[in-house]
Amino acid sequence: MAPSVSILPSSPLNILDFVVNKGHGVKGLAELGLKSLPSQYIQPPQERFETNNEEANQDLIPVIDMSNWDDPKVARAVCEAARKWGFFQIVNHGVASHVLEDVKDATHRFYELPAEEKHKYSKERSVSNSVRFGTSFTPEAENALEWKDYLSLFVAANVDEAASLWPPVCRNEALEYVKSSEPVVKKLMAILMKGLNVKEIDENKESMLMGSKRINLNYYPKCPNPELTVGVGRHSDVSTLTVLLQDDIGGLYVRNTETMKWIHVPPVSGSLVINVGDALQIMSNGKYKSVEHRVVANGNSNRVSVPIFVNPRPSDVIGPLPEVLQSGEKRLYKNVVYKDYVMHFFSKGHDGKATVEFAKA
Ligand SMILES: COc1cc(/C=C/C(=O)SCCNC(=O)CCNC(=O)[C@H](O)C(C)(C)COP(=O)(O)OP(=O)(O)OC[C@H]2O[C@@H](n3cnc4c(N)ncnc43)[C@H](O)[C@@H]2OP(=O)(O)O)ccc1O
Ligand SMILES: O=C(O)CCC(=O)C(=O)O
Ligand SMILES: [Fe+2]
Repeated sequence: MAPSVSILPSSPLNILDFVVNKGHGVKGLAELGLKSLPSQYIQPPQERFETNNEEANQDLIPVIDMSNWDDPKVARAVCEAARKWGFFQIVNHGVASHVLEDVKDATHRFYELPAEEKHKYSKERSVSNSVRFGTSFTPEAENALEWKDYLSLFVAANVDEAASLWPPVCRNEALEYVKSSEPVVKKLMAILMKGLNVKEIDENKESMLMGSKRINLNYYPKCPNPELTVGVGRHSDVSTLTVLLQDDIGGLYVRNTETMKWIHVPPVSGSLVINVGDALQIMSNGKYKSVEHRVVANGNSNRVSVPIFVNPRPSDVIGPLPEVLQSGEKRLYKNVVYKDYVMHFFSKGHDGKATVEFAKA
């Protein structure tokens, strides 16, 4: 339900209060029918999107057909993409298309709830840290806000138990998507580990590679001045792997680390976008790349995306794997407690690839 125009916030303080503290989110702000972007969302020029910074060749991010997981060519393509681009899309991956459609629909349903319903899941009101509705990235620490709302759901070891606290309007669909993507995550990890000469994923490695997960339901409302702001600023994920479902609107861009230009990741029907996160870059001693990416704001359409962040457990100590270092190569990263790494990530605004400096040897 759109709020009445009489509560249109006028001062900078009221905008923050309306969006963050009152839980309307940026979706509530967009629905006020603003003609121009509030100043809090204006990004510095260097963070805005410029088309002359976009790679002309748009076919660069590989799309890999996973029909035959055991094909050595498939394994090679996955490992090569993880080393070179840090990003690839997969098709024929085995997650049913209705599961993907259902979770996108459920995301829209959650955001259509009245603000007071969504606000129940805000940091201040949520009954659990496992469920958090928020806006932007970390509004307390950011110089400029990002044009995005999110619902973040922590997936503990017992998936069904964790989900009991999730909003009923999207619970089953989010759960189904997490469960259905699990075989994909396990098979991708096995391929990537083989590519590092890791023969067996024992209990300790399994915990470090995929011991916890977080699913985010992202909503990017239509924006009055998309050229002045961002949907998500430049960052790399802190996960080991991220499995991202995007709708058909587009707007995700990945850094080409050779040219430093931005490459669009075009929506491909039924596909999942896979990207390497910092935790896997650290464990692989830099062999697999966690690459900077960002999302543009859109002046014409609302957009949703649903990333599953596959993570170590918060208490795990992560560092380069012994198998990677056994040839005597130089260690690029020290061991860090994953929780400390995540807390560092969330203690500041998005700042490109700077987070990984925290773990530099
Ligand atoms: C929002 O835009 C985003 C989000 C992302 C997200 C990427 C990921 O989620 S990658 C995976 C991160 N790893 C985990 O979430 C592991 C599981 N986490 C935990 O178990 C805990 O959060 C913890 C790391 C162990 C810390 O627990 P605790 O000590 O109880 O503290 P918290 O209150 O949970 O959090 C501390 C601090 O971090 C911020 N924060 C934590 N989780 C989130 C989240 N999911 N979304 C946003 N912010 C989060 C939060 O600001 C907390 O600070 P406060 O000052 O608010 O207390 C990628 C890109 C995006 O644009
Ligand atoms: O919405 C997207 O396409 C990507 C979002 C993202 O990068 C993130 O949530 O970490
Ligand atoms: Fe990301």
